[in-house]
Amino acid sequence: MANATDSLLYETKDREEQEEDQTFEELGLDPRLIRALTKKNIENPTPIQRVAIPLILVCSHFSLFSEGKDVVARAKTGSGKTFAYLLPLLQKLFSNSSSKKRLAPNAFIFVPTRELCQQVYSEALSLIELCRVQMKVVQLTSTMSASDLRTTLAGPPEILVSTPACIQTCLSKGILQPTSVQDSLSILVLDEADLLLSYGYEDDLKALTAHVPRGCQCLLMSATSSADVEKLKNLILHNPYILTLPEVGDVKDEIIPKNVQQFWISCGARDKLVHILALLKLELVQKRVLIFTNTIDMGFRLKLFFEQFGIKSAVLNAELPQNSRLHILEEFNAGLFDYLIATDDSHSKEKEQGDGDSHVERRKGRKHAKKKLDSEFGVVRGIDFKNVHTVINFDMPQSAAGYVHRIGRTGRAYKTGASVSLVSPDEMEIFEEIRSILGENENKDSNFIAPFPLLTKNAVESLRYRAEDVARSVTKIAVRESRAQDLRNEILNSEKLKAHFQDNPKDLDLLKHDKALSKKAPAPHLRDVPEYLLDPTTQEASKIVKLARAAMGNTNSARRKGLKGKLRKNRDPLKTFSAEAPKNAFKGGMKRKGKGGSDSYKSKKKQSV
Ligand SMILES: Nc1ncnc2c1ncn2[C@@H]1O[C@H](COP(=O)(O)OP(=O)(O)OP(=O)(O)O)[C@@H](O)[C@H]1O
Repeated sequence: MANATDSLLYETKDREEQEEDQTFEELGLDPRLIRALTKKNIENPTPIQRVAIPLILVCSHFSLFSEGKDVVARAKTGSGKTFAYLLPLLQKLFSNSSSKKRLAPNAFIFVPTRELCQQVYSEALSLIELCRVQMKVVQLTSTMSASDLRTTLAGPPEILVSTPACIQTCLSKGILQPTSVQDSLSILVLDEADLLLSYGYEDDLKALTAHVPRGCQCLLMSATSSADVEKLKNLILHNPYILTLPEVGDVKDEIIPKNVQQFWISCGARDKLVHILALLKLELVQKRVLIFTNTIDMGFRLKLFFEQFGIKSAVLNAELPQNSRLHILEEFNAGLFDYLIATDDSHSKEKEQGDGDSHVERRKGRKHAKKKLDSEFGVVRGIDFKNVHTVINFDMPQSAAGYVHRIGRTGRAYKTGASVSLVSPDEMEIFEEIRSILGENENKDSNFIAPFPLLTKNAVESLRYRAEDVARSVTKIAVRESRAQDLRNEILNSEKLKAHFQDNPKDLDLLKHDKALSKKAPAPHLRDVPEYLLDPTTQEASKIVKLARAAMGNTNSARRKGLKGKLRKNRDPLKTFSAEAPKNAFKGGMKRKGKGGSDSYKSKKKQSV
């Protein structure tokens, strides 16, 4: 059990503006890291970074055996938690002057999935390269053989990014000696901590705990404050500082950034195809678009359906080989295609393995699973999809947490974003549950998910005939065949990718993931929507969305150039078109409310009992 023994309240209200302009220099960051950030066009720290970086740096100076070095940081999705721990971690290692020969890494960063492993590894590697320091970061994956693991850990590297299971393998196979870990480890990060236990790493983490030296600084980063986070905190951390950023309540505990506008459309399950077609084809949502489905088959059905209308998209799911998945993410992030259809990790497993077990059970039972879906795959949680403006829930997620994590893929780093959920009568119950759980949050606004204002009934009806005709041609057999074909393509791609990436790690153009899968070539007349099918209201709405896209920029540089939220709000059709849009949509972001309010920065030092 933990009791609060100390509390630091950060003066906020009158310092809001000033703090938004705070620089990394003022946080005491090493000039090499600041230069590296500048090269990445990152100039001002986000709120979690403003608080966490100096705290982690100060705490790391506490004497070897004293408690109070550890930090728990909770902040909403997309708020910059990775740099919040990576920057002080690197700074700490830069100044590590010990000449003692090491036999294990100085820092472990644990993440729940391989995608996250790759993401964090790339961020760390790029910072190290830009800083031009002699430092090695490596990542481990569960597919590595013992000899690969041994080679990767030779040196040893300073930083290791991995899932907890891989470290446990290294310890149990004698690739890493527990005594070496005890001698070398000075910083341990548990990233996406809320997921580490649900992905089944409890035993691995428990086994590791015994080898974490007392002098090691442990950092726990999370978007939530669930029971799992509490358990993990008690398992590994000692008397940590708890940083809770504004807007992270104890909801139900996951909060959507306020710079994301949320909408919904009520429609029958069979009408979802015509609705999504209207949204994309009539350009009523801004690109780039991430579309979520609950099953892999539905993902392929959508892709085949889109193809007939000349809409290129790629699918991302747990069935694809790891190299392909990483490459699809990279291509999407590089802007090579605009529509990505993702099938959630949990749903693909639940529905397609035919049980509702936890990740833990699935991980244990994975050898017996008929379909080998990758248990370390996580398409939603923590993945940094770049510049996604719109998230569409083609199928509704099964929980409020799932909803928050999906929506959190837009509005990252305080950019603007929007979400549109297509809700069928069968999904009304979960939709209402999501609304009531999240609506209880601080704004108490039950209409914070507003009806989508830009799609008229006429617009939907004008496309109905074509949509239904094409939908009929996307049969179950067609879906099954294209799924098998895509898998074959991707396995081939994957082999090519492996070899190719060894020689050209930065080359993104080798393979395309948005290739057509249908056997039937799209009919030319379906590519464009003829004028006579468009009603004037829809044309007007589509024009405004295009204008807004051009005007908003939706970039941080626009922010820095003084395009404040208020100004952008006036230009955003989704905010001017509808009287039902959320009131606070642009107030959030980097701002904080006054001291003493629920939004105050609180840093509470907690004591483990
Ligand atoms: N100070 C900053 N200024 C501008 N962009 C930033 C800054 N810090 C981080 N970013 C960018 O913000 C995006 C989100 O960061 P990050 O992935 O660390 O968020 P997160 O809080 O870990 O989200 P999640 O909880 O979903 O994992 C990344 O693209 C990152 O490069």
